[in-house]
Parts: sequence; C-alpha cells; structure tokens
Amino acid sequence: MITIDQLVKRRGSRTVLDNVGFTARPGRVTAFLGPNGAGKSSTLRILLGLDRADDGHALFDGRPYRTLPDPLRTVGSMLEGSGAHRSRTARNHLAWVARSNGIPRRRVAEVLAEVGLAADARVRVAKYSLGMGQRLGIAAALLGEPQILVLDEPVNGLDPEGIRWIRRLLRDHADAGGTVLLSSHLMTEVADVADDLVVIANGRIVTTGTVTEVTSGYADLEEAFFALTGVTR
Ligand SMILES: Nc1ncnc2c1ncn2[C@@H]1O[C@H](COP(=O)(O)OP(=O)(O)OP(=O)(O)O)[C@@H](O)[C@H]1O
Repeated sequence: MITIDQLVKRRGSRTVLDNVGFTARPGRVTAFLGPNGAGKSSTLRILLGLDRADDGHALFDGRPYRTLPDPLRTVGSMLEGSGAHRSRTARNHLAWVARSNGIPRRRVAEVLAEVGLAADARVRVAKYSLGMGQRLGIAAALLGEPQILVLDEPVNGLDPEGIRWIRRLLRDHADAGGTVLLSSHLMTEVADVADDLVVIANGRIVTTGTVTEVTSGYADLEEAFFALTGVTR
C-alpha cells in the first residue's frame, strides 16, 4: 500500500505540490494522471526518497522509502528511463544493480527474458531505442521481485506491441496481489489498464476514483481529462 498524505513541495516562491494526498492499494493498478508540469514526477521523486518534501508524508506500508530495510525487494521503480550508463550493456547494468542489492544473479536472465531483451542483452545501452530503454528500466524494477511497482511514464516510447505488453505485465502484477502506481499524461493511455485514477493539475489533486467514477458524465476519456485538468484544446 502506498500512502501519500498532505505532501507540500515548494520551489522558490512556487508551490509545486499543494497538499497532495492519495493511496494506491494492493491488487489495483493506480494511474497518476496529469498534464506536463502538473507535479507527477515531483510526487514520485519524494515517494522514492530522491527529493524531500516541505511537508507531508509519502509511505510504503507505513514507512518512508529511505527506511525500507531491503528497498529493491519491496519497491521496484522507474523514473526517466533506464538509468543505465550508455557504455554498459543491459546485462552488465542489471548484474551491477543485482550485486549491489544482494539479489541473486539468476534474476538478471529472468528479467531480461520477461521484458523481451534477452537477444539484446549484450548490446550497449547507447544503441538502444527509447522503447528498449524503457524495457530495461522495467527489468531493473522487477529484479528484486517487489510487491510494489512505481513507474513514471512507463508507456513512453513503446510501440503498440510494447504498450500491450506493459499493460499485461502491470495487470498481472496487480492480479497477483501487487500494488502498481504509474504516471501518465494521457488518459487514453491508462484507461484500459487502470483500476483507479488520481488526477493532478497545477500541483493539486483534482479527483480520485475508479476509471468509471472519474470519467462518467463526459463524452469520452479525453473530454474528461481536459475538463478535470483545465487544459484547453
Ligand atoms: N528541479 C526543479 N527546479 C525547479 N522547478 C522544478 C524542478 N522540477 C520540477 N519543477 C517544476 O515543478 C512543477 C512540477 O513538475 P513535475 O516534473 O513534477 O511535473 P510532471 O507532472 O511530472 O510533468 P511531466 O509530465 O512534464 O513530467 C513544474 O512546474 C516544474 O517546472
């Protein structure tokens, strides 16, 4: 379970997160949705201990990320692509992440197969397409077999087959009892896979609920998104 409570983040005189609060529950795919600059990455960075909040809490099963005894086995995350050095191969990168987190080496081959990168495991990351980089980032997130997944824009750069694949992966993870939180700036991208939506605009949560609850009363998914976030077409 992910609990975000009254999160406040200021940058200079600007409040980029204004009392942001929501939960992401086990067995559910929760999509964190909002236009560019709404505050999604800022929230996820605080959740993952990469940035500090000025106020509020962001917790995994009641604990901040920094205090988790075995973080990669509890939470798998991906922010801004793979995070791998360009001169490394996918295999080297994952082996390094596994080694530095006490994860058995056999997991490297397992996750490479799971994300469809086995044949490209010895290719340097510099030669990867955007979609392959996303797959590598997801492979790293899966290494520790975590119960919770936090993924920032995981669909970004994936082709239609890749999008179908990630939706299946996230659905299966939640169906197996996992907690999945993913961010997106496109309602149409997540409506098929998400159970719950959390919509943010200008640093404030504007609505939360199931996909049906959030989109009812609107002509279509895009209409709902534009109306809720105040984005004008
Ligand atoms: N390091 C930073 N310094 C100053 N302002 C920042 C910084 N990072 C983010 N911001 C500002 O905080 C606000 C929220 O940005 P954030 O990246 O969290 O939005 P987002 O919803 O993730 O958008 P996107 O979909 O474009 O990634 C924006 O106005 C952004 O300009």
